[in-house]
Amino acid sequence: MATEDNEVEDHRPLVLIHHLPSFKLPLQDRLITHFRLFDSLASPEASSVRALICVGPTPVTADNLDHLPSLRLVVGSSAGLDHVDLAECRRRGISVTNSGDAYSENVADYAVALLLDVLRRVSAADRFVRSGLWPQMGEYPLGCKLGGKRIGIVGLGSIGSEVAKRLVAFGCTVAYNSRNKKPSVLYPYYANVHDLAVNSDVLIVCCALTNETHHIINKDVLTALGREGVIINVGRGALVDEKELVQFLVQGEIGGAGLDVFENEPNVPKELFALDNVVLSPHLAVSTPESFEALNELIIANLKAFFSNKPLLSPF
Ligand SMILES: O=CC(=O)O
Repeated sequence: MATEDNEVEDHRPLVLIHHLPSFKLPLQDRLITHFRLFDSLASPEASSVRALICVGPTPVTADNLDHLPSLRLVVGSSAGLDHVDLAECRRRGISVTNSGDAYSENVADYAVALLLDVLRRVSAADRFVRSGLWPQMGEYPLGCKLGGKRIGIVGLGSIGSEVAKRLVAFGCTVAYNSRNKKPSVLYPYYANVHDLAVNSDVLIVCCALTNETHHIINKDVLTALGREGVIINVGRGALVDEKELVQFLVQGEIGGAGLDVFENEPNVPKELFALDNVVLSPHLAVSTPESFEALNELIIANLKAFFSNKPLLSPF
């Protein structure tokens, strides 16, 4: 349709890209074909926009929502949405989506990579060779085999299920804890993480961070896991009581840890830097070009579904 002055009308729906300055949406340019984007809560468009993309860990607060009276959809670009005030969204009738399965295989691969690295000391061995110590010191301390380990998965959602599939293929046994026992899942279920830890060599933490799961890995759980036990965290830093974990690692009361997430990112407790049984990673588990492609397609599909009154693809 042409307007009075003969300009072509723009029918692309308006979408707010809500992001902290340090977080950009991967492949954002591809959205422009489908949507009119703007990125400030202070823009005149804010009062009429109906959908928002929340980039990475950018907070969505009640205060933000006050600027957006027409908002009906928050499209999260992450798996965890602990930075979104979900109760407030629910109260205002705003639907929320997350990254669905877009990241799951990548995060599961990374959890296995961290575990193999902790057990077989790959990063530490690399440092040993690079620092020229091999000719002087000869043998390097042995690591442990992955096959045969008893793996406890904390949170058997789509990421946890992919982790389980991979580790079964490595010859491990798998048990899990989650809010509820999953009727279709055959792995043994433990209703609390302490009992899971007693019966595991390794805990892999991949559940959502909520009020209930904050510090779900605490002193008691670490004690139950024991001196040879390993913690892998690809969920959120605050799922683990980091101060306790550092104490356990420094005092040798736990076998090792592979950590992609921390309580106060990007700050990592300095005590961990000297420990060769700890593998540290800067919150990277989700990030590959392939996962960003999948995320981009999912974001577009969720927005298109919303604007044509169809069911959302990854409701949270
Ligand atoms: O940590 C990343 C995510 O939740 O997607």
